Amino acid sequence: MTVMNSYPQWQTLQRLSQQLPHMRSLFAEDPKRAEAMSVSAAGLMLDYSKNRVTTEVMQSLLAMAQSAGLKDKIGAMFAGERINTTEQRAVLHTALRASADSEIDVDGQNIVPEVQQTLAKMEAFVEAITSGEWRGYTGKAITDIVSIGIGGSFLGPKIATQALRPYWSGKLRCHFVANVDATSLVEKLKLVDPETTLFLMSSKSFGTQETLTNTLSARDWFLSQGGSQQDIAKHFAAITSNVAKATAFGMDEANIFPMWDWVGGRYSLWSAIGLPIALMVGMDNFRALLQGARDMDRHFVEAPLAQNMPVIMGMLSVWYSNFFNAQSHVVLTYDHYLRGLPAYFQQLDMESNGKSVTLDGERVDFNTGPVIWGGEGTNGQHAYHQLLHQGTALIPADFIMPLQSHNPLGEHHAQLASNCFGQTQALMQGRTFEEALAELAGSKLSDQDKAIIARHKVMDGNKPSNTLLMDKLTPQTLGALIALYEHRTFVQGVIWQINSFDQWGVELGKTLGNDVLARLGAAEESTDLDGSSNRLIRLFRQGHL
Ligand SMILES: O=P(O)(O)OC[C@H]1O[C@](O)(CO)[C@@H](O)[C@@H]1O
Repeated sequence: MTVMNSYPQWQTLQRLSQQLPHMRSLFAEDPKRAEAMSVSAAGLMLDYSKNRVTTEVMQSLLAMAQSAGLKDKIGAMFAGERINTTEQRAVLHTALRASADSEIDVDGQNIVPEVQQTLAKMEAFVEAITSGEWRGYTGKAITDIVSIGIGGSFLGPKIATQALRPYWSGKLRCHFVANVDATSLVEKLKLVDPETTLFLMSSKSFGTQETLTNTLSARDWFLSQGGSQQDIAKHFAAITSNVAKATAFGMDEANIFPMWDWVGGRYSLWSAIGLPIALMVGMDNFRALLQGARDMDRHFVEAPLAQNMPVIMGMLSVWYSNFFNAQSHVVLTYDHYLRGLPAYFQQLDMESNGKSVTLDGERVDFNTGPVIWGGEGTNGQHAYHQLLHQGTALIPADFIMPLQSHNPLGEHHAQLASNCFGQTQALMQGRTFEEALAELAGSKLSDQDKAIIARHKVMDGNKPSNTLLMDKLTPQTLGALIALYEHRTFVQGVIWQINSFDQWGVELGKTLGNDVLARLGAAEESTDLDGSSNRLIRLFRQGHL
């Protein structure tokens, strides 16, 4: 028996999924549907009424969450149990934003004081850099940060910094480098002055190829521009759990910020990995970001399942993945500052739930994590929304929008909102054949042609969407929003009984990549790999086609 059909609610949900009326009817039957199917938490409001659910469906989905022991599993994560079983690690990104007086033990030791000390160290560092007290090797204040990292050590800080643009102190510029493609680094180095630049190397392991190569090249550049070996300490700092490697590199131990094995990379922006954010928006705003996440944590732990925003969103995703075979989920942000969020949620969810075996090592025979993608509204409306409306794939959507703009200008925000709400409405109600035909009433087409065109204009509707609103995008609401998606990811992992916190899938690619690297520069040509790989390596060595 598979995990999914061992739940007592499986049969009921199967049956309900096949008997659901169109959402148009559900709305017509119940004028208060939107009120009943909305929840608020941590400054966010979720309207999930435009989903293919009835009260009975929601009750069964929540009962399934109960059967999976979700409440206990939430408790286990927050308490620091080693729920990342394949790496024997606790999963405690929530400890990074816990209140200073909490006690969370790992191996018998309360980790909260260390978290707080790191925040204090970050605060002193941010103050020294932004006040100009910290001086470069020629005595000038720092003007530019080049943050080097990849994956979880890159995307969170980048996206959050971008999202919090209205809160930048204006004292620094921040540039992010991730890709090992030299172009990424070289183009950034063209923008900065070695005398006034601080390189922040973010790598939990201090061993990730891209980050190491970029940092070594940045150091070579620094040394070639007039800096000396002794000056490195003034221009390079690191966030890592591997202090020995960072000091061997030339960094001053005082400028090394700790990371812990109980923080997964894609969950790490709340740690010192978030230093670029703190440098750009100041420590008060960084703490407000933590506060927003903490508010969502409290809601996740305390709210009953039926009122629990991450639980509802997680269970809706399970509903579409496992009962409607949805393979994809789209995140649409109607706020230019949040344009990077879909990519961040993509990393968060796909690296977490892109798994094919259960915790017991059994192969799954049901869908796990869907493909997460998306972009900013309204741009997508003139591109991929066509497929959302009339394509053959069922793609549940999340629409995210602040009610107030940071840049109120004429009618812009009202137009943005009208597009956001109008899209959810169109997805839900669609357009019937009769409606399409009626629209063509005044045209000169023959009745036969009208019928053909009308068929092209039919939109089935009944396409699910969530709408997430907040008053305004602030550090606090951003923190709550990111924590919401972290917990939504966790909820799905619990139902599917997979480990959402390892990422073995990326390892083989890394190993083979290293093997290929050796072959690209080897004296002898490779002949022992598959034909395609041998040929690609030969072409690279040749340098032309
Ligand atoms: O912080 P590190 O150790 O450089 O790792 C970077 C990223 O590489 C991964 O291990 C795998 O790609 C991510 O999980 C992680 O965020």
